[in-house]
Amino acid sequence: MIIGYVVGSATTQEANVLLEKKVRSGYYVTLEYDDEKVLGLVTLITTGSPLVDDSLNDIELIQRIKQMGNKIPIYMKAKVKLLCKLDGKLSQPDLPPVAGTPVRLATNEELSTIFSEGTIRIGKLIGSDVEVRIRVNALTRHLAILAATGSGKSNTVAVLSSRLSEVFGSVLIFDYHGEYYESDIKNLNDIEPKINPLNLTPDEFATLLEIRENATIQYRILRRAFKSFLEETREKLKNGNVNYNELNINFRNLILKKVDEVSKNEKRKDSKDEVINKIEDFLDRYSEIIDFTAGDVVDKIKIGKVNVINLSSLDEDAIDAIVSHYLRKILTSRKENKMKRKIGLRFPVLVVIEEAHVLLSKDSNTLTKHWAGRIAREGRKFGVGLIIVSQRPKGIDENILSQMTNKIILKMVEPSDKKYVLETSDNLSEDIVEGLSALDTGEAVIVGNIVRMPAIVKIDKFEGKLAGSDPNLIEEWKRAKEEIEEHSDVLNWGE
Ligand SMILES: Nc1ncnc2c1ncn2[C@@H]1O[C@H](COP(=O)(O)OP(=O)(O)OP(=O)(O)O)[C@@H](O)[C@H]1O
Repeated sequence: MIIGYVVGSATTQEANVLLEKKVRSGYYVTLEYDDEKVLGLVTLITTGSPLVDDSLNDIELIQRIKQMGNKIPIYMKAKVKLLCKLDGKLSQPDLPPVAGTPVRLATNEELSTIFSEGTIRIGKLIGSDVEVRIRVNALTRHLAILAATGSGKSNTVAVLSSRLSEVFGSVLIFDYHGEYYESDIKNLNDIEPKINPLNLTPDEFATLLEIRENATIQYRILRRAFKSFLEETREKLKNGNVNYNELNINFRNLILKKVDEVSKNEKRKDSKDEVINKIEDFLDRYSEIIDFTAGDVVDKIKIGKVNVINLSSLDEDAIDAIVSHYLRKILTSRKENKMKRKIGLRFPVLVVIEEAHVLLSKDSNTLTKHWAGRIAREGRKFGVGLIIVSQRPKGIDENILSQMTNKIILKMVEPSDKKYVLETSDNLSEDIVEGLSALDTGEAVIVGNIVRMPAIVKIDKFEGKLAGSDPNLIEEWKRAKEEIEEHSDVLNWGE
């Protein structure tokens, strides 16, 4: 169906089309010229009038035209980004279309050959029934899921991770807000956030305690105490002089005794006291995550599962320590397996890091940022892919964001976020980024190697409960009212 004709000047990248049919940005069109078929993407729709243009300043003129019952002539134009020739190789157009070239909506067959060739379905092209399937192998070049709050990031994570698990993929979600834990995600494997101190580095332990490297004396005391504790404990375990449950019970006293020993000659008594306070405070708050009986964190990750660690009860520092610990162990273990097939983590893993603007912040040196940076650079060779999720892309470290070859960008309005995303992507163009504000909930631009061409997609709705979904207030009030009335003799709710 012809929707319009090319007008004015055009390039091999872009053309302007005078429309005779209504279309919306995000639709795909086909232009046939010079014996070629070229696929285009509508990126912007504008309207205007040859009679009533911007130069008109006399409101009475319009009123008189309207009173005479004459329709004001208007036109609608589309800016079309020329994507590729429909020649199988998807090569760039050699020549621009000339004025008068007819433009029609791309057919489902034309679109399916480009967008439906991947491994797992993620949704459908906007305004069409053409399903979009992404190429899973390209996820080792990492993925960023970016959007303003409430635009559909969690829904996308849930759909993507469920479907990856159905092709035996292994996904590990660091569930910052407890949205995926105990959700209806298929093949769910809930993992308790437990850490075995025997597997921790001194840096990770210091981070757990919120002792920063720039607190040099505290940091030195803690490192020495923790290293001495590890050496002594390993010796005792080897000789059978202690067991793991005793360590769980006595850890506080053992580590405080070590702090005492290593800080005997410290002049700064206040530093030692600060270290003791931090250990006491941490163990008061989080003793449940310390567990000497817990095995290696990597052993908890299952193949063909959506592995979810619920971090919602922890604060940022504890989350940073746990996430970085997992990232370090996963990368190291995959390297071991690459070197000697029989040991280490025997399958690739895709790791979802939510709140990436916090854990991978450009303004702070979290341990997670260090290890995520390592995986962003080295992970591809070892089958470790990052999927970072954020509603504040401008807060993400640019070295990491620029390594996210693939992007799923849902509605984004904030100009500085859009600018930052454009600057850190070499496969996004200004006109596509400009169109992000016009996306509805669940609609996304997908770019990178996971698709053959930029895809404007309505992501499938996750069928099932997610803890983070917007609550249905009316339903919840109705249910609560019924419960109160039912139990009014027993419960005095709502008084
Ligand atoms: N593809 C979709 N189709 C239909 N509804 C959707 C889609 N994606 C999200 N929604 C709905 O929009 C609401 C917000 O979705 P979601 O929680 O995924 O957004 P979010 O970006 O993760 O929000 P937040 O930043 O608050 O975590 C939910 O009610 C969800 O059901």
